[in-house]
Amino acid sequence: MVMLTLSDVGVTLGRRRVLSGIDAQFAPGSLIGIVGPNGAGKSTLARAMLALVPTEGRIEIDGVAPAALPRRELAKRIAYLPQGQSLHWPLTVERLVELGRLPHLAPMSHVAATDRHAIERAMARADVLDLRHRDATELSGGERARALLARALAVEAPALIADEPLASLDPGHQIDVMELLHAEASAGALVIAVLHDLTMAARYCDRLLVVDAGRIAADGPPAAVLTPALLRTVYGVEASVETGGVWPAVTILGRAPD
Ligand SMILES: Nc1ncnc2c1ncn2[C@@H]1O[C@H](COP(=O)(O)OP(=O)(O)OP(=O)(O)O)[C@@H](O)[C@H]1O
Repeated sequence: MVMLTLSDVGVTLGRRRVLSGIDAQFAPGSLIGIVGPNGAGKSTLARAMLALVPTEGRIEIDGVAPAALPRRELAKRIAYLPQGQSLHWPLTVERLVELGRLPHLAPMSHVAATDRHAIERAMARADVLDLRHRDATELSGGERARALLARALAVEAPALIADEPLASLDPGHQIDVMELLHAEASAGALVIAVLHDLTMAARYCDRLLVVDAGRIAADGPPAAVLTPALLRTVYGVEASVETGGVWPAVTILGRAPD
């Protein structure tokens, strides 16, 4: 179980103020979507929680600053699926997924039966078992995305931060991945996903954090957060939001007039 707390977090990259005044607490057992326009600071927020960018304010994972944890310990606690990762050297999908077990392995040691089990389970859940012997650099965009998700799942960490896990996926695999993330959360994990698809976000997330221009513009259940007024302000679009169904259905109608 992992509890993440951010208090007045700010990030400056180069000369650019990317995030300011971020306050949020993330509890285990929930699927949280981070949404917002391009350049809003969503990936930076994800990276801040993993101590991958210098931050101001306070971030705590179970009361400890992530930057104070040894890298391997942090990697065991929070699995990370980075945005649009490319692969630079040839290796099979199975070997790629095996890399997810690195935080658990002592130096120079080999994968044990528990690691093997985690690798098989992760490949099955991300639907890449039939790709296991393929060179990961030769996969299609969607196949590669699923292989990288399998690597993150193989960590079997109590928390997962996935940055745009639906990018490149066909509609069927998008549903599979959202159901998988939801199942992880239902089983007690803390799952945070950066998403652009508001319908998927509304359908599967317990809570949405809307980031706009480096600040939190809204934070709450999808039905409360995804209003036409917010979508106009944050995204500059006109939208209809049907709230009569099981989940709010967002239809983007067009650009809002200036
Ligand atoms: N290393 C850097 N130096 C300076 N500015 C940066 C750096 N990395 C990111 N930025 C800027 O920070 C802002 C937030 O970037 P970030 O990647 O967090 O946005 P995002 O919300 O994830 O966007 P997208 O939806 O396009 O992926 C952007 O304006 C980006 O140009």
